[in-house]
Order: sequence, then structure tokens, then C-alpha cells
Amino acid sequence: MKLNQEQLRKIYDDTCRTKNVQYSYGTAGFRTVAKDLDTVMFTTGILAVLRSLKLQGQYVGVMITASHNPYQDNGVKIVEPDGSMLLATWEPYAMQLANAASFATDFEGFYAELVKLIGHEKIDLDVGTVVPHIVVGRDSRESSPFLLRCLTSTMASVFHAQVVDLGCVTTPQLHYITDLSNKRAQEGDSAPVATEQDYYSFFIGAFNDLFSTCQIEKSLSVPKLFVDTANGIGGPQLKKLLASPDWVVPADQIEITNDKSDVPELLNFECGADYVKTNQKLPKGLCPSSFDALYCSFDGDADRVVFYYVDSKSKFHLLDGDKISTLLAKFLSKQLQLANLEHSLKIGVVQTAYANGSSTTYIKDELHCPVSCTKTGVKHLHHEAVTQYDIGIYFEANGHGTIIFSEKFHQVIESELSKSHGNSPLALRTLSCFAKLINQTVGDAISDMLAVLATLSILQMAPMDWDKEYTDLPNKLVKCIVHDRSIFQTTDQERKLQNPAGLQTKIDSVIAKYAMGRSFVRASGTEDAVRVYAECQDPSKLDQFCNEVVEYVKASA
Ligand SMILES: CC(=O)N[C@H]1[C@@H](OP(=O)(O)O)O[C@H](CO)[C@@H](O)[C@@H]1O
Ligand SMILES: [Mg+2]
Repeated sequence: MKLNQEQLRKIYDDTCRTKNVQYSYGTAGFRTVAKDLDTVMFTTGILAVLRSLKLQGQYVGVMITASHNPYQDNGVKIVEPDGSMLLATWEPYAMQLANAASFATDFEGFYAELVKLIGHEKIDLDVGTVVPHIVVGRDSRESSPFLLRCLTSTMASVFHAQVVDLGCVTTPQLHYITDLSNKRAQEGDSAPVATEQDYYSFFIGAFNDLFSTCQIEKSLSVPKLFVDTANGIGGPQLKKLLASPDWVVPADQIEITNDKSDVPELLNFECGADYVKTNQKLPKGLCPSSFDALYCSFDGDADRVVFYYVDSKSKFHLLDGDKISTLLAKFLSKQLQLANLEHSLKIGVVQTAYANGSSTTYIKDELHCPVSCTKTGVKHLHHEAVTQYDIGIYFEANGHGTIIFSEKFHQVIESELSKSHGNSPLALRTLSCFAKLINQTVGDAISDMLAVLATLSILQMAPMDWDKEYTDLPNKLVKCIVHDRSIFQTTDQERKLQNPAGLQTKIDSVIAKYAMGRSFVRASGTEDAVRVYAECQDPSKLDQFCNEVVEYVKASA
């Protein structure tokens, strides 16, 4: 294969209309107003192809989404062949290429940067034997079809890539399908490309196996579940799963609301996981129907979920990522003990500094489970879960998360199951089934929702029982707009500031005044703001506590 420079030039001229915009590839990939994304889509398409070429033509995923952002925004992120996030060392390339196209005065300026990158990574475009493979998906945004054309404009024509377009899917579906396609290709499958249907079959199968293993009534023993899908892609996708003839739970047990994914401006509008978590109230379109009903909200691309319920005094109670972690840790620790495997397999919970202090204390003191703290961003939590534990449970407080089961976990379970000759303890079979129910590539609102439903059913817990395991400390998270957020540098997994000099000492002196006080300050990775978090025992003092820290932050910036 020879790179056709003239063809590339033409597509560059036709596609890259947005100029002089600084693009940055953060935790969430590239994300900004959709009208500014043509140039970055063009370069991200090329980068995905180069990533696939570097990896001998394996399937690389690309998702077009801006998650919980307003409907006018969009974004894009690249997914590795195993379904994980783009390798961190390639993030700077994504930025260099995008900014080269954005700021170059002509095609030559951009092309020089592309050639430099190809040379630096020693990617041989002339080999001709390696065909790049790309899987693309998009959420329900109105701008996505146009941006998809910008993204794929060079893939087949210039780079001779094979492109699989999944159409509208959730972010976790794209991750799952990318991973499965590569696994099948490695096994020599002649038609390796996985589909949405594979995703539904797999998770429905896992759910049904778990239910029949635990011999639970087909009608769930948990209360009715209302699912707010943020008028995003989660709605139609969840409906497809529930409509499957193999799905065992009666249709009226799960009711979907805010499912107007075809009305663009309703996306994430006064609904969805971010709205519910931030405002601590019911989303638009939901009114409490019964006091023991359970509710949950997805975000716009369904990689995040939070639960909640309303008590008999009409008080709203949030069951956030910390509560999901603790529920699943309680359940899985118990199963490990019942299967006599608590000394062979290491279970642990991974959190960030935003986890409520009460949840951390509960996990350590009540569940006797190890807890790790990492920097914000799922890639940090995921890495810790994979490297430290056989059952690594990780959730950000805002509902992003999953559970990772190690290779050793599967080996031990397999070996124990084979020893017991079909007469294995229920806990062992439960663990084996449960490990399949959780998306292993990335946090997944649909799969997490099924796991929580199954857990509550098996433990016979109502939403209130789940909630009362521990009580959150009153807490507050505020955004502070400063002139230059880059001066806020942290250490100790973002729990302490190193810079601006002296600010941490001042914050510590404020913290010392409040019983069970904890507060930390860090620059956001996704917004031009500094975030201030505070929690303390006395709810009436929380505002004052948080404000004191905010004042010090403002004075030092
Ligand atoms: C406090 C908070 O919720 N931070 C979010 C937010 O990151 P910031 O770096 O705080 O902007 O967006 C990330 C990407 O979606 C998400 O992983 C993270 O949890
Ligand atoms: Mg999301």
C-alpha cells in the first residue's frame, strides 16, 4: 500500500473546515461543540487506522459521543483491541495530529506532522499485507452521522481499511464488540465481527444462568424498576434487550422513561445520571409511584448508572457509585466465604477521593475488604482493579464502574467446579455465573443494572435495606472558575495540593475545625474549572466549611 498524498490532500481540504481551535484529548477523549469537530474527526480517523496498523491490523474501536454533555456537543474516543481506553502514550499523538490540522496554514503543515508520527512509531505503510480494521459506533446525537463521515473519510479510500459501522450503540456496546471481534479473529473465525445481538445474547444468558442457579422466581423479588435513559441511546438499546424472547423477567417489571432519543434537544435535559447525581432529585418525567420502587438513571451513552428511591415521607435517596460498589462487595465477599475461597482469591474495592468517607469506612470496618484510592478517571481505577485484585470492584461516585475478574479467579473457580463433579456449592456456581454478568471491558449502565437487580433479588433486599448499610456523610462538590487551573497540582491520588505553595496548609487548617471533615481541591480534567469537595459530620456546617476552602482557592489563583 502506498499513501496517496493527493487523495489525502483533497479529503483534508474538503473536511477540515474548523481552524485555529485548540483540541485536547482528555479522560473522555475529544469533546466540544459539535460544529467544531470536523477537523478532529478527520485526524482521529487517521490515528485509529495507524493504531490498528501498529497492532497488526487488529480491530480498533472508535465511539462518537459526548456522554452527559448537552445535545449541541459531541466527541470522539478511541478504544484498544481489548476494549480498554486508548493507550496513554498515544493520547499526545491524538492531540498533536488534531492541532496540526487545526493550526496548519496548509496541507503540508499537517502532512509533516503525520509523517513524523508514522516515523516515530515505525509504522510501515508500504507493507501491503496488514489491513487496518476499525469498528465505529455513535450515540443518538443529531450531529453524529455528519461527524461519522468526517471520521471515516480517509479510512477505506486512503488507508484501505475495513470499516465496520455498528450504527447507534452505547459506548460499552462498542467496547464489548471491539474486544469480542478481536478474540474471534484470534481464534481463527472467518467472520469475526461481533454484533449488537452477540451483546444481548451474552448478557441475557449470564442473567438467566445466574437466576436459574440461584433458583429465584422468574418474577423478580425486587420492587419494580424504573429506568431513566436520559433520552439517549440507552433507551432503544435496553428496549431491544428486554424485547428478546430469551429475556426471563416479565415485561412490566422494568419500565423505561425518558426514552425519546429521536428528539435531539431532550438529550440529558433535566434527566440522566449526571442530573440526578448533581441535583440529588428525581429526573423530569418520573414521579414516585410507590415507596418501595427502585429507580435508576443512565447517562447519554449508557456507560454510567445511579440508583435512587423515594421514602414514605417523599424524601429522595441517592444510591450512587459508592453504594453500588459496597452492595456488590458485600455480596461477592459473602460468596467467596461460602465457597471457602476468601484466602485464595483477593477481593478489593477501588475508589477515588470523591468517594464518601462513610463508604470507605464501611468497606474497611464492616466488610473487612481492602480499599484502594486512585486518581479520578476510570482508566486509573480500572488499572488498579486489574493489577491488585482477583475481584476488583471499581466505581466512581458518579456511577462509572464495573468489576474485573482476574485470570486466576477463572482458573480457581474452574478447578473447584471440576473437583466437585457437578455437586458444587451454590456459592461457587453463583460466583461463576456472576462473573459473566459484568462487562469486563468498561463500566456499562445496562450490565451494571442487571448485576444490581440480580444481587438485590438474591439477597432479598429492598432499596431501603441497601441504603441503610451505611449513611453518607453530608457532602458538597463545587466548581470554581479560576484564571489558570493548571497551577493546581496534586499529590497523594489528588487528595493533597502541592501547588500553589502554602494552599494545602491553609485547607488543612480549615479541615481541622470540622468534625469528620475532609476536603480536597483539584483541577478538572474535562472542564475549565477547579473542583472543591468537602464533607463533614454536621450538615448545618457544610456550606460554611466548603466556602472557607473556596475562598482560599480563589485568593491563591
Ligand atoms: C468529580 C467527577 O465526577 N469527575 C468526573 C469528570 O472528571 P473531571 O476530571 O473531574 O472533570 O469527568 C470524568 C470523565 O467523564 C469522570 O471520570 C470523573 O468522574
Ligand atoms: Mg458516559
